[in-house]
Amino acid sequence: MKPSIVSYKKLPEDLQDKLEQRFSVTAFDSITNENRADFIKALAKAEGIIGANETIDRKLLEQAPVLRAVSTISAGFDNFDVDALTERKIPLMHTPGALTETVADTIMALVLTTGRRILNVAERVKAGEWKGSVGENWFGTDIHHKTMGIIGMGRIGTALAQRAHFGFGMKIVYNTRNRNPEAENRFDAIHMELDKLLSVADYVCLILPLNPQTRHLINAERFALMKPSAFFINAGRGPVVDEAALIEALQQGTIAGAGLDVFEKEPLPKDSPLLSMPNVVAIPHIGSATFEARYAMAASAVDNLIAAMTDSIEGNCVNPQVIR
Ligand SMILES: NC(=O)C1=CN([C@@H]2O[C@H](COP(=O)(O)OP(=O)(O)OC[C@H]3O[C@@H](n4cnc5c(N)ncnc54)[C@H](OP(=O)(O)O)[C@@H]3O)[C@@H](O)[C@H]2O)C=CC1
Ligand SMILES: O=CC(=O)O
Repeated sequence: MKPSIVSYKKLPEDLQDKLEQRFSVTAFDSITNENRADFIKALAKAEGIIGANETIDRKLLEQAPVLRAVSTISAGFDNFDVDALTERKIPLMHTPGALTETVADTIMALVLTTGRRILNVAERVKAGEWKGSVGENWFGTDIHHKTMGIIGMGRIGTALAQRAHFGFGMKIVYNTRNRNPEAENRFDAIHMELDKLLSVADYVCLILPLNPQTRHLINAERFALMKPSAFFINAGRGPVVDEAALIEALQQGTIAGAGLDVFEKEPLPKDSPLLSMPNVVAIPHIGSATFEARYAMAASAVDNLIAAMTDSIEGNCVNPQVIR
């Protein structure tokens, strides 16, 4: 008999077929209030699960007594109780390699759009405000040869540094807990304490995971360290930033603008002050949202699940200590 698995995000047809050849699959396009009870019921006999965007906590995992593999279609895994999985020796698989370059493109787009005010001036053109040669109130800020501060020089941070350094001649400074010799060799990147980085960078780009150490890492005191001419970009996770402090920093002119792919609450509430600020570019968590990257992520997650279910994991495991 084929092992039972539950998929809780719609997969491309060929990948769904690949799973069905090996497993008995209970598939949900997504989890909604209407089908949540069915999802939980299906967990009772699930040996594997694959999906995205759901909080998989200890309580939910208790509904899955025979679970032995979990595969998320994402790089981030802050929505999982990793300790609860590790205690039960269940590997958690993720898809970092499939989206790195695409997310770096997105961050570079946020840098360009905020610095050059692309969205704001395009909206003004549409509103019929372009009536002659443009004056200073249409001007933006240079990107090339400025200083980019990267908080989180991991896979995505490195791909971003490559674009900024070689494409735009930017000076790269970065913060991580451990130094990154590859970044230092390839991009002449300079490792800095976080507070120092915030005080020197023209574009502060945050691409950190969310965990207890990073939650609200960037707060009012830290925004106060930034230059009033500097821009803040976040594509890591919303709660790494104290969003109320960010809003205040933007309202007070403590910083020049922000480009945001992630928020403390997603979708961003309609009444968020961020939505009415001309110097803010807010996009709907689309870091990896291209046809190519989303397919590659789904394909990687399917392969990851098969590897975990067949005791043949070679990489992409968040808690490798559980591998037999
Ligand atoms: N917006 C989007 O669509 C996407 C967002 N993401 C987010 O981006 C995150 C990063 O992805 P990726 O680059 O692949 O991950 P990596 O694990 O490759 O990189 C994470 C980096 O963060 C650093 N880091 C971790 N904790 C701290 C800390 N407390 N202080 C300073 N630096 C720290 C790590 O270095 P060190 O350990 O030395 O500190 C490492 O350089 C994901 O976890 C996810 O949350 C990912 C994909 C898409
Ligand atoms: O935010 C997206 C991810 O893959 O992580």
